[in-house]
Amino acid sequence: MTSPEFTDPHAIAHDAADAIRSRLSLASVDMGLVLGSGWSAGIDRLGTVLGRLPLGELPGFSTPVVAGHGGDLVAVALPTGKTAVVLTGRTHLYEGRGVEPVVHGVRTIAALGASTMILTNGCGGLDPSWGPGTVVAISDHINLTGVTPLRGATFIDMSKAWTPSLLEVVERIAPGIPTGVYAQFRGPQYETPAEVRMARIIGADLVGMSTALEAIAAREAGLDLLGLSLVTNHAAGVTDAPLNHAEVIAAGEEAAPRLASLLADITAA
Ligand SMILES: Nc1nc2[nH]c(I)nc2c(=O)[nH]1
Repeated sequence: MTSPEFTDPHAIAHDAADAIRSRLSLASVDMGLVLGSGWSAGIDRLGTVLGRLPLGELPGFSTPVVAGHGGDLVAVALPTGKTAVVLTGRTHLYEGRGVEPVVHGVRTIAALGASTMILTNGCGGLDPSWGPGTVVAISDHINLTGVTPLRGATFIDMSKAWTPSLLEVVERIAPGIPTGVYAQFRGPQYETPAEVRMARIIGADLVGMSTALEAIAAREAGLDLLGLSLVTNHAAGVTDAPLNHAEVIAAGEEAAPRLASLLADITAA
C-alpha cells in the first residue's frame, strides 16, 4: 500500500530536493551516498561538511528506527571540488511503510541533480572465507522482496545496473577487493539456513535487507551506481554461531576506520 504523501513519489522527491537546496544553499550536487550499518563513521574523512539536516525534517523522510542507522542528510565538499550528499540512515522495507519511502532518498538525490549513487550496507556473508569486516563490491543483485519501486511500463534495463567503470575505480583503489552478488530479503527476520542455501544456489554471495530496491530506483533515474557491502556476520548456517544485532554493530565499529578511508579514496577519485 502507498501512504498518501507518496501518491506521486517523484513529486515529493523534488519537494525534498527543493527543501534541501534552500536550507543548505547547495549550488549543485554530483553524487549521493547512503551509509548503511558500519559506514557512517567516516563522513568527516570525505571532505568539508557544508551542512547537516535531520532527515525527519524533510518531505517524505522519517527518522530511521534502527539503532546504528543514523538519520541525517549531510552535504560534503569533496577534495575534487565536487559535492556529495550523504544519507546516514535509510528506510527499510520491513518498516511496513511501503516501497516508495525505501527509495525516496535515492530519488531525492537524483532530483538534486546527482549523476552517481553509492549505496553501502551491512550484510550477511555466504562465503565462509568472508569473515565479519570483509568489504565486498557489489557486481549484481537479486531482488527477493517481491516488490519494486517502479510503476507501469517502466522497463528499465538492468543488464549493467552496477556500473562497471565504478567497479574498476574500486579495484584500482583497493586491488583484489572481492566482488559479489547481493540478495535483498524483506526481513526483518534473518534467513533460515535453508534460505541461505537457496540464496547460494541461485547465485548470491551476500544477503541483506536493503540496497536492491534502491538500486532499481537509481537505475530508473539514470544514475551511475556503486555498491559496497560490509560483511558484519556469516549468514545463518554458514557457521554454527547464532546471529545477533550486537555482533553486527561491533563488526561495523571495528571496520569503521577502514571503511572511512575506502570511501574517502573512492569519492576523491
Ligand atoms: N537478510 C540479512 N540482512 C542482514 N543485515 C545484516 I548487518 N546481516 C544480515 C543477514 O545476515 N541477513
